[in-house]
Amino acid sequence: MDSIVSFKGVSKSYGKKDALKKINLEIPKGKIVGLLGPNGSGKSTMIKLINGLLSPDEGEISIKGIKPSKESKKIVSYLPERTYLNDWMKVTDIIGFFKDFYSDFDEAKAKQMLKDLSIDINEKLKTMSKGTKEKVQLILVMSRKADIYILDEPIGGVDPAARSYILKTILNNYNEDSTLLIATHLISEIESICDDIIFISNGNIVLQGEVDAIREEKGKSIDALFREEFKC
Ligand SMILES: Nc1ncnc2c1ncn2[C@@H]1O[C@H](COP(=O)(O)OP(=O)(O)OP(=O)(O)O)[C@@H](O)[C@H]1O
Repeated sequence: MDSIVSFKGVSKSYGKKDALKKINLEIPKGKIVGLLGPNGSGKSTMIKLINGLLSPDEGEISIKGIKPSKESKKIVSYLPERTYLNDWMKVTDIIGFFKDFYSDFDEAKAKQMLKDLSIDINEKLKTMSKGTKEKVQLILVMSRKADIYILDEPIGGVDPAARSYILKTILNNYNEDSTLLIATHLISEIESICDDIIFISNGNIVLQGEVDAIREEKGKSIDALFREEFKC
């Protein structure tokens, strides 16, 4: 397997809380990968480590052979769980910001997608609904030509109709050579678009593999398997 992200013996704690416990993981290149786990299982911690927002206590992480750094940010397009954009900014200001910041940003593509969704680029984020703000951010993130897109809960705050549009947007803008890592607990919604899944529980990887192979082996959907694995 050709991998794009590699975790070797990675641990991360917050004080006494062990969020990740000696994780070994290879994320395959050119695939849509679901990072699935219940609340507090360690998904965001993994993603922040890949993005260099946190450092591991032990172990090593590499992205296309390089450590998380300024250099790796050039090849990773990241949608964080919470917005980092200033509310007073208009969409057009944010487009300018992305253009200055990322040489791989495709302005025309972003504007077209915004138009398709009837989002006015002269509107300030402040006056938009939560779901519209999420759509704007996702469009910006998907308008970069990155090696890997990392989306932390991209459909958490939007209604089911918007969710299917968002998933369609993701699929339409995803190029076959790049990798997409989507962290979510809304499994039934994303199961159909994933090639591979990673189940994380309590800081450990408990299952990883191809969706079709897992479905066949276990005789059930990923959603059913998740519900069984993580029964409260
Ligand atoms: N800044 C922090 N300080 C202390 N504990 C933290 C901090 N961030 C995360 N944790 C703890 O680490 C564990 C993993 O959290 P993480 O946010 O990675 O989980 P998650 O799978 O992304 O959860 P969710 O689906 O709820 O976003 C949890 O027990 C959480 O309470």
